[in-house]
Amino acid sequence: MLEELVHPPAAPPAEAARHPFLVALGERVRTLRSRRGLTRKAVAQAANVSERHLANLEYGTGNASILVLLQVAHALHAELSELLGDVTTSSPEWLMIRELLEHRNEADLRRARQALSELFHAPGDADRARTTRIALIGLRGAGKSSLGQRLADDLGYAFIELSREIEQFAGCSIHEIHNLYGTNAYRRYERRALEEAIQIYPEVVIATPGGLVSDAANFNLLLQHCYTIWLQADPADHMSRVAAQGDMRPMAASPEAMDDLKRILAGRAAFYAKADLRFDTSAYTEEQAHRELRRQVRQVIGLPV
Ligand SMILES: Nc1ncnc2c1ncn2[C@@H]1O[C@H](COP(=O)(O)OP(=O)(O)O)[C@@H](O)[C@H]1O
Ligand SMILES: O=C(O)C1=C[C@@H](OP(=O)(O)O)[C@@H](O)[C@H](O)C1
Ligand SMILES: [Mg+2]
Repeated sequence: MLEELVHPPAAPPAEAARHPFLVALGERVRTLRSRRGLTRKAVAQAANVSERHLANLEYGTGNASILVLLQVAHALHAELSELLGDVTTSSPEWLMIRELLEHRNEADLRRARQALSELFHAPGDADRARTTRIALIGLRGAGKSSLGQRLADDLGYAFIELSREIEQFAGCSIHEIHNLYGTNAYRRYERRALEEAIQIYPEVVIATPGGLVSDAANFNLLLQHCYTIWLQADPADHMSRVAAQGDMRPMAASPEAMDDLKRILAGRAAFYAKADLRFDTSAYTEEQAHRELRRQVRQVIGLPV
């Protein structure tokens, strides 16, 4: 058994035939197998694959199916993510942190995230301005731009439309950033614009782009430095408000538009829900929404209402 662990039987094939990802995957399988002290034969049996198949996988020559990988992962008592090289499985510390967090409920995970956030991001600094830096999040038509501007005017704070700042950095429209440079570049511009707004303004209302929550790093940054408010609305209100602005692009161009809108909302709701405050604009007229939002925000900041 030891002999087999130390001297693998099959010779590696020519480099040219091997894809770097498959080579790295094979190395992770071999490393895991050694760590567990298992022979190739034992793993092959437990995974219900031939030893040859497993050897090919370990040397990066075989392109195993996802279900075979799943079987091999189970045979190694590992997660599929560990085989695939997920960064959170890449070191002992990562693996132990994962173990500590595994099977926790959302409330405990939230506490863990906040504790880590404080640990790594100069807590005093992040907290001091946090309630006077107000960020509005939510889907298009929620009222981020309109209610945000009115709130900023009332408080005497700066108002930042983050999408406009992103466009300034990039020197072109949001649409062009996506088309010309791609989503990763867009996220980098978004991060830069957010970092700068946070750095410059201790007192500000920020209307954020509706999709910001889909980037975990940018959303973390927002939650750390801003008092976040999820402006909610019924799907029908989102739709009619956007349509009334004459901008049908993202949601209303097809008959399935309402389904799409509901799907986007459902996909993002769990993230929007991390906001410090939820505010349902559909319960009010725009004027009432402004007054009620103003009242609640003033209460949080400690200003007279
Ligand atoms: N109760 C309400 N709360 C907020 N906005 C409302 C309300 N009723 C109507 N509106 C209108 O809905 C639109 C919201 O759009 P906007 O502020 O641009 O949203 P977002 O910036 O979140 O995409 C505005 O034109 C606003 O006048
Ligand atoms: O919800 C979205 O995916 C988007 C919302 C838009 O921002 P607003 O929500 O500020 O309109 C804009 O960033 C882009 O079209 C994508
Ligand atoms: Mg807007």
